[in-house]
Amino acid sequence: MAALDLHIDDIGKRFGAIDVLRGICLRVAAGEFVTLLGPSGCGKSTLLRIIAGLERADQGHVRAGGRGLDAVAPKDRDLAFVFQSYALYPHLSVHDNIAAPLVMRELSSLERLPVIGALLPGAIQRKRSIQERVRQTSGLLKLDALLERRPSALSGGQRQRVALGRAMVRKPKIFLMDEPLANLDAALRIHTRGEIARLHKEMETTTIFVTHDQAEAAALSDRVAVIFGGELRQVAAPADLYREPVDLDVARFLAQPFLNELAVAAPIGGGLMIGGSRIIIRDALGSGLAGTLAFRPEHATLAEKDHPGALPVRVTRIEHAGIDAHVFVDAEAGAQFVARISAERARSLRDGDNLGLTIDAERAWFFPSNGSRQRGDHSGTV
Ligand SMILES: Nc1ncnc2c1ncn2[C@@H]1O[C@H](COP(=O)(O)OP(=O)(O)OP(=O)(O)O)[C@@H](O)[C@H]1O
Repeated sequence: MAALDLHIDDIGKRFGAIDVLRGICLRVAAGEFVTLLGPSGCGKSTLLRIIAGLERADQGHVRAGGRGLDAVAPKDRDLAFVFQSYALYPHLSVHDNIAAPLVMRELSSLERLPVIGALLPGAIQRKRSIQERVRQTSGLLKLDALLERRPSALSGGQRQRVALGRAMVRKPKIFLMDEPLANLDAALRIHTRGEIARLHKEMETTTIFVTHDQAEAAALSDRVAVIFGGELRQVAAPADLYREPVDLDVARFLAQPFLNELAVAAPIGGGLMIGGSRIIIRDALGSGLAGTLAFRPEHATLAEKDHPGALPVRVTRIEHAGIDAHVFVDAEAGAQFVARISAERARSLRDGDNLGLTIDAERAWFFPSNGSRQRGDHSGTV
């Protein structure tokens, strides 16, 4: 299926006095899977609704495959929208729910009638082709065994698959999905996200997916577009976003589930002094600014108390999480950190243990207080 690219140019939107979206520019390649990620209320759904034509932008343009969409009605945009609420027809079977968009588009109101419709020339052929498309779609979504059921007799995951089927059956050029997994329990969410990934691989339809769940975004996307307060802060592949968040908001939002942060004064002589230890973070070199040192729990290590250069800390809590454990520690001057270590290693630790914390300086970031961090090569040790 030919996919379309999507260009979003300088989109702005106000609701009353609130700037909900400001200067959003995003280019999505044909067949790409891009996720809009951000906290509740940041404007993700509004942007998706503008792309769909369900909301009007105050400024900017949307183009798909080179065609300007600003004046095109939603039904003529050749895109399909999947919502968080499945919005299925409760009185129709799974089969008829999936068929509904084709029936509406391809049959006249007379042709839709059960008895007379069957007698009209051309209608039989078109009905057969609709049946075939429903069969293909339900096969792809593994819904064949459920075609006669009503939505009330389906699980949440099955309902969402029917909603996906209804969106897919028209073979849209672009998929828009607004938190389609939000109503599912944790296990089903992971299973259904696998289904979405598989379908995207098979169909290669350009997809814009909205979520506030960063694990979901990372699992599904070619690229993730992070939105905060109506501004697009960063667009990057999941692995790059994890490695190089552009600012503290993005780093915090992507931390799972914790980010270590420490307010620090302006670096002196290429090093940050934390407690009695000097930490050289290349990010901080030459910035001459106060800011925040941030690092992930997996980039902290717990060593012996008198390990050279380590920050003295005391264990306050240990949380086991399967193969790993999060160890919470207090340092001097009220600073608190979390280290992620193997569950095996954590078994030998106890609350109150005195240890030394070391930080992988190559993986730590320094965010100056006045804005985004400056990129540079990380180097140095604690
Ligand atoms: N029709 C509307 N009228 C007034 N304000 C609105 C309208 N639609 C959305 N908003 C406001 O715009 C902001 C962005 O809403 P939007 O639904 O786009 O956020 P979101 O990032 O999708 O949030 P969530 O994850 O909670 O769905 C919110 O402050 C919301 O209250």
